[in-house]
Amino acid sequence: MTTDLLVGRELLQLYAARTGPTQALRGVDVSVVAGRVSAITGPSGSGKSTLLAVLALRERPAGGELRHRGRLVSSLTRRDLQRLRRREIGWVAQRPTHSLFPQLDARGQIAQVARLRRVAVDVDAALAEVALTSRATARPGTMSGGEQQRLAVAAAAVGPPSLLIADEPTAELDDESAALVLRLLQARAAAGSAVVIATHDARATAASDTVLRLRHGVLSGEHETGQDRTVTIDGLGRLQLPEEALPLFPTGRAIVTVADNHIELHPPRPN
Ligand SMILES: Nc1ncnc2c1ncn2[C@@H]1O[C@H](COP(=O)(O)OP(=O)(O)OP(=O)(O)O)[C@@H](O)[C@H]1O
Repeated sequence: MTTDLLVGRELLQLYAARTGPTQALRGVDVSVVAGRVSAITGPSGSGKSTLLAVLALRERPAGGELRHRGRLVSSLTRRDLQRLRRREIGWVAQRPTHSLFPQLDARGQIAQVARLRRVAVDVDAALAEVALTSRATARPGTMSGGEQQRLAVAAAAVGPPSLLIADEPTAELDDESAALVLRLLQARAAAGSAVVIATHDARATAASDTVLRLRHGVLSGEHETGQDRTVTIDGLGRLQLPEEALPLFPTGRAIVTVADNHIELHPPRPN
């Protein structure tokens, strides 16, 4: 069974800019569901980080309505919000160091989050899950970008929190590390967390249950991964493949076989 943890209606967000206000979100309807990994994709500047910050209760939307477990977020006190963020929401910032304690080593990061969330944690297992056993005593400042990112995800996932939000969690990672992080996110969703990520990474969308597309602050589509969906064929016969299909065609070329009532697309055979 799925449950809506967060429901946003007509969400707006504005930022002041020198040229006037920027509308980062322009009426977004969204539901965040426990037990699922939801990916938000879209071009740079489309509002992904803004939407994540609103869903993580780190920014108040300028308009619209957001409910957390049915309660209006605008009615929550600062103290309620702080408590929710600390106890229930795991947050991985686009720059992972922004969600890490600079003075604590990797082991200390995990232990500190467990203290804040009032849960017991097996620190060694949490570090092993993201292949950081050998970096247990390293501080973020001495880690590579990929190590910081894995540590930030592991720390945010302690609990597990009811809501786990990660901005580009695989951006710095090679295939092996990305697979570890994506497995961890899927495992937390299977354990009941609502997981939301913003991503440009086809590896991450392929590992998600739902993909939401943002364009200029507007949600332009939602689909379940691994399911049939309708795409548009333009007047020249061109169609846009779903993002998660793109890694199948790394050369940008495809063999098309036209059958009786369908077509098949295959990557060209290597020479
Ligand atoms: N703090 C801010 N002050 C002013 N403008 C902002 C601020 N944060 C975001 N914006 C603007 O809001 C819009 C949405 O930005 P946002 O960072 O949410 O996009 P994004 O899809 O996450 O982009 P990227 O993929 O590059 O991270 C952009 O036009 C951006 O310039």
